[in-house]
Amino acid sequence: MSASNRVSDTANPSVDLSGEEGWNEFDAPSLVGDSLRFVSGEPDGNRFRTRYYRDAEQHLHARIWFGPETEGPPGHAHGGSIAAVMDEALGLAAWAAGYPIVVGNLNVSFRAMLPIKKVVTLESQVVSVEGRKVMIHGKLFCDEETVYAEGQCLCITIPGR
Ligand SMILES: CCCCCCCC(=O)SCCNC(=O)CCNC(=O)[C@H](O)C(C)(C)COP(=O)(O)OP(=O)(O)OC[C@H]1O[C@@H](n2cnc3c(N)ncnc32)[C@H](O)[C@@H]1OP(=O)(O)O
Repeated sequence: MSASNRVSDTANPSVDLSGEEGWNEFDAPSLVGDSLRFVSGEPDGNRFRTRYYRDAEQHLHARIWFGPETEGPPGHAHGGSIAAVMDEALGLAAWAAGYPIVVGNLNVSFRAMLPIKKVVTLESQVVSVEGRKVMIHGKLFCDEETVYAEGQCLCITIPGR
């Protein structure tokens, strides 16, 4: 990477993470504590910037900016960065639905290359609950035609929580 690229990468752009009408901002740290630092820990940084919301049906959504430090293929997000977002957001969706969990299994399908320095939307849904197993599905997209990734996340409730 050239020095001039590095300068532009570390500039601190303002990013619009505002939600849609009818979404209410969701205060993740007040539910799960301040440990969500890997993805959400640097709200003004150059890796991820995230803001969580819930809709009227209490489904968890997020606006997520994939910054220059998430780069994998040139100009596009690293698959691991997308998986990290899925892990945090889909796990958080289970917590937000009232299930104290850890993620036991996560499948991510990468459907289209995700350009960096772009705000995308994540939506999630609790699709089933069987005993301790809570299945959450989610997708990352920017519009109906452009889905970047889909995730299926098996969460396991933590006994005694
Ligand atoms: C903080 C809020 C946001 C959270 C976002 C971040 C989410 C995370 O990244 S969590 C960190 C990553 N995950 C981990 O580190 C988890 C590591 N794994 C573990 O701790 C354990 O394996 C754990 C807790 C998942 C399951 O262990 P244990 O409590 O002994 O349960 P166990 O009896 O084996 O399984 C319970 C049930 O889940 C099923 N199960 C457990 N793991 C899996 C798996 N990987 N795949 C499929 N099924 C599984 C079992 O088959 C069993 O099913 P059934 O009840 O039908 O027999």
